[in-house]
Amino acid sequence: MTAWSATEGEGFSLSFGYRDERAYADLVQQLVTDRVASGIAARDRTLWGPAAEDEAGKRLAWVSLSTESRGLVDDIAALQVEHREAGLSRVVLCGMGGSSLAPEVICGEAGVELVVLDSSDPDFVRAALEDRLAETVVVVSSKSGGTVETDSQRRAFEKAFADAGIDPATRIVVVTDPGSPLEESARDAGYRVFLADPEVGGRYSALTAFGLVPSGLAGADIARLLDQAEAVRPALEADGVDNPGLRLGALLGAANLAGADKLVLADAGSTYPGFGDWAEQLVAESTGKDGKGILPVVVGSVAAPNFSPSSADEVLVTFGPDAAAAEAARPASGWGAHVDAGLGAQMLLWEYATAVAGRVIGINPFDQPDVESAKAAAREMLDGGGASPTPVFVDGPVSVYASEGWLPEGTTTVAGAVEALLGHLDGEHGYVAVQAYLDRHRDAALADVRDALAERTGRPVTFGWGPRFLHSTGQYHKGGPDTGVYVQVTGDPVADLAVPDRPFTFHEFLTAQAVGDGSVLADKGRPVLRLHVTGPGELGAVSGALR
Ligand SMILES: O=P(O)(O)OC[C@H]1O[C@H](O)[C@H](O)[C@@H](O)[C@@H]1O
Repeated sequence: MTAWSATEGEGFSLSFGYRDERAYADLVQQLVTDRVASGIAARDRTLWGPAAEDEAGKRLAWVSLSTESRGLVDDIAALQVEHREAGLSRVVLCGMGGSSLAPEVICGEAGVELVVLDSSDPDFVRAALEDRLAETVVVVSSKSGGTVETDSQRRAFEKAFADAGIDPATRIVVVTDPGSPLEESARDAGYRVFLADPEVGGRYSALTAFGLVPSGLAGADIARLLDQAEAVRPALEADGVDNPGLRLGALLGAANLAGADKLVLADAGSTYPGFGDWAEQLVAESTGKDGKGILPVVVGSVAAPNFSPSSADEVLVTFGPDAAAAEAARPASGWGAHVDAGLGAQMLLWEYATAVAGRVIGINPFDQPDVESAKAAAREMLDGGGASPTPVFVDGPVSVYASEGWLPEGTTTVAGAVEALLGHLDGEHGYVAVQAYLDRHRDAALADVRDALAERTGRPVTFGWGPRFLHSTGQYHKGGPDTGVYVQVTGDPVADLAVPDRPFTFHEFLTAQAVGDGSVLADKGRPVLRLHVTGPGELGAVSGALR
Protein backbone atom coordinates (compact mmCIF):
# COMPACT_ATOMS: atom_id res chain seq x y z
CA MET A 1 0.00 0.00 0.00
CA THR A 2 1.57 3.24 -1.02
CA ALA A 3 -0.98 5.86 -0.17
CA TRP A 4 -4.31 6.71 1.32
CA SER A 5 -6.36 9.49 -0.10
CA ALA A 6 -9.69 10.81 1.09
CA THR A 7 -12.78 12.20 -0.56
CA GLU A 8 -15.44 13.90 1.47
CA GLY A 9 -18.77 15.42 0.69
CA GLU A 10 -22.20 15.79 2.13
CA GLY A 11 -23.37 12.38 3.25
CA PHE A 12 -20.21 10.37 2.73
CA SER A 13 -16.50 10.07 3.19
CA LEU A 14 -14.15 7.62 1.55
CA SER A 15 -10.53 6.82 1.90
CA PHE A 16 -8.62 4.51 -0.38
CA GLY A 17 -5.35 2.70 -0.48
CA TYR A 18 -3.73 1.49 -3.67
CA ARG A 19 -0.84 -0.56 -4.80
CA ASP A 20 -0.40 1.73 -7.77
CA GLU A 21 -2.14 5.07 -7.60
CA ARG A 22 -1.50 5.80 -11.26
CA ALA A 23 -3.41 2.71 -12.38
CA TYR A 24 -6.35 3.88 -10.35
CA ALA A 25 -6.08 7.54 -11.34
CA ASP A 26 -5.87 6.67 -15.05
CA LEU A 27 -8.95 4.52 -14.85
CA VAL A 28 -11.01 7.12 -12.96
CA GLN A 29 -9.91 9.76 -15.47
CA GLN A 30 -11.05 7.50 -18.30
CA LEU A 31 -14.45 7.03 -16.64
CA VAL A 32 -14.71 10.81 -16.26
CA THR A 33 -13.79 11.34 -19.93
CA ASP A 34 -16.37 8.73 -20.95
CA ARG A 35 -19.00 10.56 -18.85
CA VAL A 36 -19.97 7.33 -17.16
CA ALA A 37 -21.39 8.90 -13.98
CA SER A 38 -23.70 11.34 -15.73
CA GLY A 39 -24.49 8.60 -18.25
CA ILE A 40 -25.71 6.24 -15.51
CA ALA A 41 -27.75 9.08 -13.99
CA ALA A 42 -29.32 9.74 -17.42
CA ARG A 43 -30.06 6.00 -17.76
CA ASP A 44 -27.78 5.51 -20.76
CA ARG A 45 -28.30 1.86 -21.74
CA THR A 46 -25.18 1.70 -23.93
CA LEU A 47 -22.59 1.88 -21.12
CA TRP A 48 -22.16 -1.90 -20.77
CA GLY A 49 -21.84 -2.83 -24.43
CA PRO A 50 -24.35 -3.95 -27.08
CA ALA A 51 -25.18 -7.32 -25.49
CA ALA A 52 -26.31 -5.64 -22.25
CA GLU A 53 -28.33 -2.86 -23.89
CA ASP A 54 -31.78 -4.46 -23.71
CA GLU A 55 -31.51 -5.34 -20.03
CA ALA A 56 -29.80 -2.06 -19.05
CA GLY A 57 -32.57 -0.18 -20.87
CA LYS A 58 -35.11 -1.45 -18.35
CA ARG A 59 -32.98 -1.63 -15.21
CA LEU A 60 -31.70 1.87 -14.46
CA ALA A 61 -34.58 3.59 -12.66
CA TRP A 62 -32.82 3.13 -9.28
CA VAL A 63 -30.75 6.27 -9.95
CA SER A 64 -33.61 8.63 -9.03
CA LEU A 65 -35.49 6.69 -6.34
CA SER A 66 -34.54 9.14 -3.62
CA THR A 67 -37.08 11.49 -5.21
CA GLU A 68 -39.39 9.03 -7.03
CA SER A 69 -40.13 7.04 -3.87
CA ARG A 70 -41.15 10.03 -1.73
CA GLY A 71 -44.81 9.50 -2.54
CA LEU A 72 -44.77 6.15 -0.75
CA VAL A 73 -43.76 7.52 2.62
CA ASP A 74 -47.17 8.89 3.67
CA ASP A 75 -49.10 5.87 2.40
CA ILE A 76 -46.87 3.53 4.36
CA ALA A 77 -47.10 5.68 7.49
CA ALA A 78 -50.91 5.73 7.24
CA LEU A 79 -51.06 1.95 6.96
CA GLN A 80 -48.69 1.59 9.89
CA VAL A 81 -51.00 3.73 12.05
CA GLU A 82 -53.95 1.56 10.98
CA HIS A 83 -52.05 -1.56 12.03
CA ARG A 84 -50.98 -0.13 15.36
CA GLU A 85 -54.53 0.97 16.14
CA ALA A 86 -55.69 -2.58 15.43
CA GLY A 87 -53.08 -3.92 17.89
CA LEU A 88 -50.85 -5.36 15.15
CA SER A 89 -47.28 -4.82 16.30
CA ARG A 90 -45.30 -7.69 14.75
CA VAL A 91 -44.26 -7.57 11.08
CA VAL A 92 -43.13 -10.69 9.22
CA LEU A 93 -41.55 -10.31 5.79
CA CYS A 94 -41.78 -13.20 3.33
CA GLY A 95 -39.32 -12.58 0.51
CA MET A 96 -36.01 -13.71 -0.95
CA GLY A 97 -32.83 -11.90 -2.01
CA GLY A 98 -33.50 -8.35 -3.14
CA SER A 99 -36.99 -8.57 -1.63
CA SER A 100 -35.73 -8.99 1.94
CA LEU A 101 -32.04 -8.10 2.37
CA ALA A 102 -32.53 -4.31 2.36
CA PRO A 103 -35.41 -4.23 4.88
CA GLU A 104 -33.39 -6.48 7.17
CA VAL A 105 -30.52 -3.95 7.28
CA ILE A 106 -32.80 -0.91 7.46
CA CYS A 107 -34.77 -2.33 10.41
CA GLY A 108 -31.57 -3.56 12.05
CA GLU A 109 -30.24 -0.03 12.05
CA ALA A 110 -33.53 1.45 13.23
CA GLY A 111 -33.71 -1.04 16.10
CA VAL A 112 -37.25 -2.10 15.18
CA GLU A 113 -38.43 -5.70 14.99
CA LEU A 114 -38.84 -7.24 11.54
CA VAL A 115 -39.06 -11.01 11.26
CA VAL A 116 -37.43 -11.91 7.95
CA LEU A 117 -38.70 -15.23 6.65
CA ASP A 118 -36.34 -15.99 3.78
CA SER A 119 -36.21 -19.74 4.10
CA SER A 120 -37.86 -22.98 3.17
CA ASP A 121 -36.56 -24.74 6.29
CA PRO A 122 -39.70 -26.21 7.96
CA ASP A 123 -38.51 -25.53 11.52
CA PHE A 124 -37.67 -21.92 10.64
CA VAL A 125 -41.03 -21.40 8.90
CA ARG A 126 -42.95 -22.98 11.77
CA ALA A 127 -41.21 -20.74 14.31
CA ALA A 128 -42.34 -17.67 12.32
CA LEU A 129 -45.91 -19.00 12.08
CA GLU A 130 -46.32 -19.86 15.74
CA ASP A 131 -45.10 -16.65 17.36
CA ARG A 132 -47.74 -14.02 18.26
CA LEU A 133 -49.96 -14.68 15.23
CA ALA A 134 -52.77 -12.57 16.71
CA GLU A 135 -50.54 -9.46 16.51
CA THR A 136 -48.92 -10.23 13.16
CA VAL A 137 -48.94 -8.45 9.82
CA VAL A 138 -47.31 -10.30 6.92
CA VAL A 139 -45.65 -8.52 4.02
CA VAL A 140 -45.30 -10.80 0.99
CA SER A 141 -42.67 -9.33 -1.32
CA SER A 142 -41.77 -10.69 -4.74
CA LYS A 143 -40.84 -8.69 -7.81
CA SER A 144 -41.53 -11.54 -10.22
CA GLY A 145 -44.40 -12.87 -8.14
CA GLY A 146 -43.21 -16.37 -8.98
CA THR A 147 -40.55 -17.20 -6.39
CA VAL A 148 -41.49 -20.59 -4.91
CA GLU A 149 -40.11 -19.91 -1.40
CA THR A 150 -42.20 -16.74 -1.09
CA ASP A 151 -45.29 -18.37 -2.56
CA SER A 152 -44.96 -21.27 -0.10
CA GLN A 153 -44.53 -18.92 2.87
CA ARG A 154 -47.61 -16.95 1.78
CA ARG A 155 -49.67 -20.14 1.60
CA ALA A 156 -48.50 -21.20 5.06
CA PHE A 157 -49.51 -17.84 6.58
CA GLU A 158 -52.87 -17.80 4.79
CA LYS A 159 -53.64 -21.20 6.29
CA ALA A 160 -52.40 -20.20 9.76
CA PHE A 161 -54.61 -17.09 9.75
CA ALA A 162 -57.61 -19.01 8.46
CA ASP A 163 -57.10 -21.77 11.07
CA ALA A 164 -57.00 -19.10 13.78
CA GLY A 165 -60.23 -17.54 12.51
CA ILE A 166 -58.43 -14.42 11.27
CA ASP A 167 -59.28 -12.94 7.85
CA PRO A 168 -55.98 -12.96 5.91
CA ALA A 169 -57.13 -9.87 3.99
CA THR A 170 -56.78 -7.84 7.20
CA ARG A 171 -53.21 -9.06 7.70
CA ILE A 172 -51.45 -9.60 4.38
CA VAL A 173 -49.78 -6.77 2.45
CA VAL A 174 -48.23 -7.52 -0.94
CA VAL A 175 -45.34 -5.80 -2.69
CA THR A 176 -44.78 -6.79 -6.30
CA ASP A 177 -44.30 -5.51 -9.85
CA PRO A 178 -47.32 -4.46 -11.91
CA GLY A 179 -48.86 -7.34 -13.82
CA SER A 180 -47.13 -10.13 -11.89
CA PRO A 181 -49.12 -13.28 -11.04
CA LEU A 182 -48.87 -12.21 -7.40
CA GLU A 183 -50.55 -8.89 -8.13
CA GLU A 184 -53.46 -10.70 -9.71
CA SER A 185 -53.95 -13.25 -6.92
CA ALA A 186 -53.50 -10.57 -4.23
CA ARG A 187 -56.19 -8.36 -5.78
CA ASP A 188 -58.53 -11.37 -6.00
CA ALA A 189 -57.91 -12.10 -2.32
CA GLY A 190 -58.53 -8.48 -1.32
CA TYR A 191 -55.01 -7.84 -0.01
CA ARG A 192 -53.48 -4.40 0.22
CA VAL A 193 -51.03 -4.13 -2.74
CA PHE A 194 -48.03 -1.83 -3.23
CA LEU A 195 -46.60 -1.84 -6.74
CA ALA A 196 -42.90 -1.24 -7.32
CA ASP A 197 -41.08 0.27 -10.28
CA PRO A 198 -40.51 -2.59 -12.77
CA GLU A 199 -37.48 -0.75 -14.20
CA VAL A 200 -35.45 -1.53 -11.07
CA GLY A 201 -33.92 -5.00 -10.58
CA GLY A 202 -34.33 -6.82 -7.27
CA ARG A 203 -30.85 -6.16 -5.88
CA TYR A 204 -31.07 -2.44 -6.73
CA SER A 205 -34.53 -2.13 -5.14
CA ALA A 206 -33.64 -1.00 -1.59
CA LEU A 207 -35.24 2.41 -2.07
CA THR A 208 -38.36 1.14 -3.87
CA ALA A 209 -41.49 -0.25 -2.23
CA PHE A 210 -39.49 -3.47 -1.64
CA GLY A 211 -37.19 -1.77 0.84
CA LEU A 212 -39.58 0.86 2.13
CA VAL A 213 -42.92 -0.91 2.76
CA PRO A 214 -41.77 -3.60 5.23
CA SER A 215 -39.30 -1.23 6.88
CA GLY A 216 -41.84 1.56 7.27
CA LEU A 217 -44.53 -0.80 8.58
CA ALA A 218 -42.03 -2.11 11.13
CA GLY A 219 -41.40 1.47 12.29
CA ALA A 220 -38.12 2.51 10.60
CA ASP A 221 -37.63 6.13 9.53
CA ILE A 222 -37.77 5.66 5.76
CA ALA A 223 -37.91 9.37 4.95
CA ARG A 224 -34.46 9.73 6.56
CA LEU A 225 -33.14 6.90 4.40
CA LEU A 226 -34.31 8.72 1.26
CA ASP A 227 -32.79 11.97 2.55
CA GLN A 228 -29.42 10.28 2.97
CA ALA A 229 -29.52 8.94 -0.58
CA GLU A 230 -30.63 12.32 -1.91
CA ALA A 231 -27.71 14.05 -0.20
CA VAL A 232 -25.10 11.91 -1.96
CA ARG A 233 -26.74 12.02 -5.40
CA PRO A 234 -25.02 15.12 -6.80
CA ALA A 235 -21.60 13.65 -5.93
CA LEU A 236 -22.50 10.34 -7.62
CA GLU A 237 -23.83 11.97 -10.77
CA ALA A 238 -20.82 14.26 -11.32
CA ASP A 239 -18.22 13.52 -14.01
CA GLY A 240 -15.26 14.28 -11.77
CA VAL A 241 -12.35 12.40 -10.25
CA ASP A 242 -13.70 12.81 -6.72
CA ASN A 243 -16.95 11.03 -7.51
CA PRO A 244 -17.14 8.31 -4.82
CA GLY A 245 -19.12 5.89 -7.00
CA LEU A 246 -16.55 6.14 -9.79
CA ARG A 247 -13.68 5.77 -7.37
CA LEU A 248 -15.06 2.75 -5.54
CA GLY A 249 -16.19 1.14 -8.79
CA ALA A 250 -12.81 1.80 -10.41
CA LEU A 251 -11.03 0.31 -7.42
CA LEU A 252 -13.12 -2.87 -7.50
CA GLY A 253 -12.82 -3.15 -11.28
CA ALA A 254 -9.10 -2.42 -11.48
CA ALA A 255 -8.31 -4.79 -8.61
CA ASN A 256 -10.36 -7.50 -10.31
CA LEU A 257 -8.50 -7.08 -13.60
CA ALA A 258 -5.24 -7.26 -11.64
CA GLY A 259 -6.28 -10.60 -10.10
CA ALA A 260 -7.62 -9.39 -6.74
CA ASP A 261 -11.08 -10.86 -7.34
CA LYS A 262 -12.40 -11.26 -3.76
CA LEU A 263 -13.97 -8.38 -1.85
CA VAL A 264 -13.64 -8.83 1.91
CA LEU A 265 -16.23 -6.68 3.66
CA ALA A 266 -15.91 -5.80 7.33
CA ASP A 267 -17.93 -3.57 9.60
CA ALA A 268 -15.91 -0.73 11.14
CA GLY A 269 -18.21 0.68 13.81
CA SER A 270 -21.26 1.12 11.55
CA THR A 271 -24.80 1.45 12.85
CA TYR A 272 -25.99 -1.04 10.21
CA PRO A 273 -24.26 -4.38 10.81
CA GLY A 274 -26.20 -6.42 8.22
CA PHE A 275 -24.95 -4.18 5.41
CA GLY A 276 -22.37 -6.76 4.32
CA ASP A 277 -25.11 -9.25 3.43
CA TRP A 278 -26.97 -6.65 1.38
CA ALA A 279 -23.81 -5.58 -0.49
CA GLU A 280 -22.92 -9.23 -0.99
CA GLN A 281 -26.02 -9.84 -3.12
CA LEU A 282 -25.53 -6.61 -5.06
CA VAL A 283 -21.91 -7.34 -5.94
CA ALA A 284 -22.03 -11.13 -6.35
CA GLU A 285 -25.16 -11.31 -8.48
CA SER A 286 -24.23 -8.27 -10.54
CA THR A 287 -20.67 -9.28 -11.38
CA GLY A 288 -20.42 -13.09 -11.05
CA LYS A 289 -20.99 -14.30 -14.60
CA ASP A 290 -19.27 -15.27 -17.85
CA GLY A 291 -16.47 -16.85 -15.78
CA LYS A 292 -15.67 -13.46 -14.25
CA GLY A 293 -16.71 -11.60 -11.13
CA ILE A 294 -16.06 -10.28 -7.67
CA LEU A 295 -16.67 -12.68 -4.78
CA PRO A 296 -17.81 -10.85 -1.64
CA VAL A 297 -16.52 -12.42 1.58
CA VAL A 298 -18.47 -11.01 4.53
CA VAL A 299 -16.51 -11.23 7.78
CA GLY A 300 -17.43 -10.39 11.37
CA SER A 301 -14.87 -7.66 11.98
CA VAL A 302 -11.51 -6.30 10.85
CA ALA A 303 -9.90 -8.82 13.21
CA ALA A 304 -11.40 -11.82 11.38
CA PRO A 305 -9.25 -14.09 9.20
CA ASN A 306 -9.36 -13.13 5.49
CA PHE A 307 -9.26 -9.51 6.66
CA SER A 308 -6.35 -9.99 8.94
CA PRO A 309 -4.40 -11.68 7.70
CA SER A 310 -5.52 -11.38 4.07
CA SER A 311 -4.35 -13.04 0.86
CA ALA A 312 -3.06 -11.53 -2.37
CA ASP A 313 -6.38 -11.96 -4.19
CA GLU A 314 -8.43 -9.95 -1.68
CA VAL A 315 -9.56 -6.32 -1.71
CA LEU A 316 -10.28 -5.18 1.85
CA VAL A 317 -13.19 -2.79 2.33
CA THR A 318 -14.66 -1.51 5.59
CA PHE A 319 -17.92 0.33 6.11
CA GLY A 320 -18.58 2.59 9.09
CA PRO A 321 -16.88 5.55 10.77
CA ASP A 322 -13.85 3.79 12.26
CA ALA A 323 -11.22 4.86 9.70
CA ALA A 324 -8.40 3.96 12.06
CA ALA A 325 -9.44 0.29 12.05
CA ALA A 326 -9.48 0.35 8.27
CA GLU A 327 -6.09 2.01 7.95
CA ALA A 328 -4.54 -0.38 10.45
CA ALA A 329 -5.28 -3.23 8.06
CA ARG A 330 -2.65 -3.68 5.41
CA PRO A 331 -4.10 -5.73 2.55
CA ALA A 332 -1.63 -8.26 1.18
CA SER A 333 -2.88 -7.28 -2.28
CA GLY A 334 -2.34 -3.56 -1.70
CA TRP A 335 -5.98 -2.87 -2.60
CA GLY A 336 -8.31 -1.48 0.01
CA ALA A 337 -10.92 1.15 0.81
CA HIS A 338 -12.89 2.55 3.66
CA VAL A 339 -16.40 3.88 3.06
CA ASP A 340 -18.36 5.83 5.60
CA ALA A 341 -21.83 7.17 4.88
CA GLY A 342 -25.38 7.14 6.19
CA LEU A 343 -27.16 3.93 5.21
CA GLY A 344 -29.22 5.45 2.37
CA ALA A 345 -26.11 7.10 0.90
CA GLN A 346 -24.07 3.94 1.35
CA MET A 347 -26.66 1.94 -0.60
CA LEU A 348 -26.83 4.32 -3.55
CA LEU A 349 -23.05 4.66 -3.59
CA TRP A 350 -22.56 0.89 -3.82
CA GLU A 351 -25.18 0.64 -6.56
CA TYR A 352 -23.22 3.15 -8.64
CA ALA A 353 -19.91 1.49 -7.77
CA THR A 354 -21.23 -1.93 -8.81
CA ALA A 355 -22.52 -0.60 -12.12
CA VAL A 356 -19.15 1.07 -12.73
CA ALA A 357 -17.17 -2.05 -11.77
CA GLY A 358 -19.36 -4.05 -14.16
CA ARG A 359 -18.35 -1.77 -17.02
CA VAL A 360 -14.66 -2.03 -16.09
CA ILE A 361 -14.74 -5.82 -15.80
CA GLY A 362 -16.82 -6.17 -18.98
CA ILE A 363 -20.01 -7.83 -17.76
CA ASN A 364 -23.70 -6.91 -17.70
CA PRO A 365 -24.40 -5.90 -14.08
CA PHE A 366 -28.17 -6.21 -14.45
CA ASP A 367 -28.85 -9.86 -15.28
CA GLN A 368 -28.45 -13.12 -13.31
CA PRO A 369 -28.17 -15.79 -16.01
CA ASP A 370 -27.22 -18.70 -13.73
CA VAL A 371 -29.81 -18.35 -10.96
CA GLU A 372 -32.53 -20.01 -13.02
CA SER A 373 -30.52 -23.23 -13.52
CA ALA A 374 -30.69 -24.11 -9.81
CA LYS A 375 -34.42 -23.33 -9.73
CA ALA A 376 -34.99 -25.62 -12.74
CA ALA A 377 -32.98 -28.43 -11.14
CA ALA A 378 -35.02 -28.09 -7.91
CA ARG A 379 -38.26 -28.20 -9.91
CA GLU A 380 -37.09 -31.34 -11.68
CA MET A 381 -36.34 -32.98 -8.33
CA LEU A 382 -39.77 -32.06 -6.98
CA ASP A 383 -41.45 -33.41 -10.10
CA GLY A 384 -39.69 -36.70 -9.46
CA GLY A 385 -37.44 -36.27 -12.51
CA GLY A 386 -34.09 -35.86 -10.72
CA ALA A 387 -32.19 -38.97 -9.67
CA SER A 388 -32.47 -39.49 -5.93
CA PRO A 389 -28.92 -39.30 -4.63
CA THR A 390 -27.35 -42.07 -2.57
CA PRO A 391 -24.65 -41.35 0.01
CA VAL A 392 -21.09 -42.43 -0.75
CA PHE A 393 -20.79 -43.49 2.87
CA VAL A 394 -22.30 -42.88 6.30
CA ASP A 395 -20.14 -41.81 9.24
CA GLY A 396 -22.13 -41.86 12.50
CA PRO A 397 -24.96 -39.27 12.23
CA VAL A 398 -23.62 -37.88 8.93
CA SER A 399 -24.44 -39.15 5.44
CA VAL A 400 -21.80 -38.04 2.96
CA TYR A 401 -22.53 -37.23 -0.69
CA ALA A 402 -19.91 -36.13 -3.21
CA SER A 403 -19.85 -34.95 -6.81
CA GLU A 404 -17.75 -37.06 -9.14
CA GLY A 405 -14.03 -36.93 -9.62
CA TRP A 406 -12.42 -35.72 -6.42
CA LEU A 407 -13.22 -37.99 -3.44
CA PRO A 408 -10.57 -40.74 -3.17
CA GLU A 409 -11.98 -44.26 -3.11
CA GLY A 410 -11.96 -45.78 0.34
CA THR A 411 -12.71 -42.51 2.18
CA THR A 412 -14.87 -43.45 5.16
CA THR A 413 -14.89 -40.44 7.50
CA VAL A 414 -16.32 -36.94 7.34
CA ALA A 415 -12.93 -35.57 8.35
CA GLY A 416 -11.28 -37.48 5.49
CA ALA A 417 -13.82 -36.15 2.96
CA VAL A 418 -13.32 -32.55 4.12
CA GLU A 419 -9.54 -32.99 3.93
CA ALA A 420 -9.83 -34.34 0.37
CA LEU A 421 -12.10 -31.47 -0.70
CA LEU A 422 -9.73 -28.87 0.71
CA GLY A 423 -6.93 -30.62 -1.16
CA HIS A 424 -8.59 -29.34 -4.36
CA LEU A 425 -8.38 -25.73 -3.23
CA ASP A 426 -6.26 -23.59 -5.51
CA GLY A 427 -3.69 -21.70 -3.43
CA GLU A 428 -3.79 -18.55 -5.56
CA HIS A 429 -7.46 -17.99 -6.43
CA GLY A 430 -9.39 -20.78 -4.69
CA TYR A 431 -12.21 -20.20 -2.21
CA VAL A 432 -14.41 -22.33 0.00
CA ALA A 433 -18.18 -21.78 0.09
CA VAL A 434 -20.05 -23.30 3.01
CA GLN A 435 -23.77 -23.52 2.25
CA ALA A 436 -25.98 -24.44 5.21
CA TYR A 437 -29.57 -25.41 4.34
CA LEU A 438 -30.70 -25.15 7.95
CA ASP A 439 -32.55 -22.92 10.42
CA ARG A 440 -30.35 -19.82 10.52
CA HIS A 441 -31.59 -18.76 13.95
CA ARG A 442 -31.50 -22.09 15.75
CA ASP A 443 -28.28 -23.25 14.05
CA ALA A 444 -26.52 -19.85 14.08
CA ALA A 445 -23.44 -21.24 15.85
CA LEU A 446 -22.51 -23.23 12.73
CA ALA A 447 -21.50 -19.95 11.05
CA ASP A 448 -18.39 -19.93 13.29
CA VAL A 449 -16.83 -22.49 10.95
CA ARG A 450 -16.19 -19.63 8.51
CA ASP A 451 -13.40 -18.15 10.61
CA ALA A 452 -12.06 -21.58 11.53
CA LEU A 453 -11.91 -22.72 7.89
CA ALA A 454 -10.36 -19.44 6.77
CA GLU A 455 -7.63 -19.92 9.37
CA ARG A 456 -7.18 -23.56 8.47
CA THR A 457 -6.84 -22.96 4.73
CA GLY A 458 -5.50 -19.39 4.53
CA ARG A 459 -8.01 -18.91 1.71
CA PRO A 460 -11.20 -16.82 1.38
CA VAL A 461 -14.18 -18.62 2.92
CA THR A 462 -17.83 -17.63 2.58
CA PHE A 463 -20.72 -18.87 4.68
CA GLY A 464 -24.29 -18.72 3.34
CA TRP A 465 -27.65 -19.98 4.56
CA GLY A 466 -29.69 -21.90 1.98
CA PRO A 467 -31.87 -21.08 0.19
CA ARG A 468 -31.07 -17.40 0.99
CA PHE A 469 -27.63 -17.45 -0.64
CA LEU A 470 -29.04 -18.96 -3.87
CA HIS A 471 -30.47 -15.49 -4.55
CA SER A 472 -27.10 -13.86 -3.88
CA THR A 473 -23.71 -15.57 -4.13
CA GLY A 474 -25.46 -18.50 -5.86
CA GLN A 475 -25.09 -16.62 -9.15
CA TYR A 476 -21.32 -16.20 -8.66
CA HIS A 477 -20.82 -19.84 -7.58
CA LYS A 478 -22.22 -21.07 -10.89
CA GLY A 479 -21.43 -18.17 -13.23
CA GLY A 480 -18.16 -16.83 -11.82
CA PRO A 481 -14.65 -18.23 -12.21
CA ASP A 482 -14.18 -21.97 -11.64
CA THR A 483 -12.17 -21.54 -8.44
CA GLY A 484 -14.47 -22.68 -5.65
CA VAL A 485 -14.98 -25.83 -3.63
CA TYR A 486 -18.41 -26.24 -2.01
CA VAL A 487 -19.56 -27.75 1.27
CA GLN A 488 -23.31 -28.19 1.59
CA VAL A 489 -24.72 -28.92 5.05
CA THR A 490 -28.25 -30.34 5.17
CA GLY A 491 -30.22 -31.96 7.97
CA ASP A 492 -33.45 -33.64 8.96
CA PRO A 493 -35.86 -31.17 10.57
CA VAL A 494 -37.42 -31.57 14.00
CA ALA A 495 -40.73 -31.81 12.14
CA ASP A 496 -41.69 -31.33 8.50
CA LEU A 497 -44.45 -28.96 7.40
CA ALA A 498 -46.83 -29.21 4.45
CA VAL A 499 -46.95 -26.42 1.88
CA PRO A 500 -50.72 -25.85 1.64
CA ASP A 501 -52.22 -26.98 -1.68
CA ARG A 502 -48.86 -27.95 -3.14
CA PRO A 503 -47.65 -31.49 -3.79
CA PHE A 504 -44.52 -31.09 -1.65
CA THR A 505 -43.52 -30.27 1.92
CA PHE A 506 -41.10 -27.56 3.01
CA HIS A 507 -38.44 -30.16 3.77
CA GLU A 508 -38.86 -31.79 0.37
CA PHE A 509 -38.54 -28.39 -1.25
CA LEU A 510 -35.44 -27.45 0.77
CA THR A 511 -33.79 -30.78 -0.05
CA ALA A 512 -34.62 -30.33 -3.74
CA GLN A 513 -32.99 -26.89 -3.64
CA ALA A 514 -29.78 -28.24 -2.10
CA VAL A 515 -29.58 -31.28 -4.37
CA GLY A 516 -30.59 -29.21 -7.41
CA ASP A 517 -27.98 -26.50 -6.87
CA GLY A 518 -25.36 -29.15 -6.04
CA SER A 519 -26.10 -30.96 -9.31
CA VAL A 520 -25.75 -27.75 -11.36
CA LEU A 521 -22.38 -27.06 -9.70
CA ALA A 522 -21.31 -30.68 -10.25
CA ASP A 523 -22.34 -30.54 -13.93
CA LYS A 524 -19.95 -27.61 -14.27
CA GLY A 525 -17.20 -29.79 -12.80
CA ARG A 526 -17.08 -27.89 -9.50
CA PRO A 527 -16.32 -30.09 -6.45
CA VAL A 528 -19.30 -30.44 -4.10
CA LEU A 529 -19.40 -32.24 -0.75
CA ARG A 530 -22.76 -32.62 0.99
CA LEU A 531 -22.88 -33.50 4.65
CA HIS A 532 -26.36 -34.49 5.82
CA VAL A 533 -27.02 -34.81 9.55
CA THR A 534 -29.84 -36.82 11.11
CA GLY A 535 -30.95 -33.88 13.26
CA PRO A 536 -30.02 -30.45 14.62
CA GLY A 537 -28.39 -32.06 17.67
CA GLU A 538 -25.80 -33.73 15.44
CA LEU A 539 -24.33 -30.61 13.82
CA GLY A 540 -21.29 -30.83 16.09
CA ALA A 541 -20.05 -33.75 13.98
CA VAL A 542 -19.98 -31.48 10.93
CA SER A 543 -18.57 -28.34 12.51
CA GLY A 544 -15.88 -30.43 14.23
CA ALA A 545 -14.70 -31.84 10.89
CA LEU A 546 -14.69 -28.43 9.20
CA ARG A 547 -12.48 -26.74 11.81
O1 LIG B 1 -38.45 -10.64 -5.78
P1 LIG B 1 -38.43 -11.95 -6.46
O2 LIG B 1 -38.90 -11.89 -7.87
O3 LIG B 1 -39.18 -12.98 -5.65
O4 LIG B 1 -36.94 -12.42 -6.53
C1 LIG B 1 -36.13 -12.70 -5.45
C2 LIG B 1 -34.74 -13.01 -5.95
O5 LIG B 1 -34.90 -14.00 -6.95
C3 LIG B 1 -33.82 -14.37 -7.77
O6 LIG B 1 -32.99 -15.22 -7.11
C4 LIG B 1 -33.00 -13.22 -8.28
O7 LIG B 1 -31.81 -13.70 -8.80
C5 LIG B 1 -32.74 -12.20 -7.18
O8 LIG B 1 -32.08 -11.10 -7.71
C6 LIG B 1 -34.05 -11.80 -6.54
O9 LIG B 1 -33.80 -10.82 -5.57
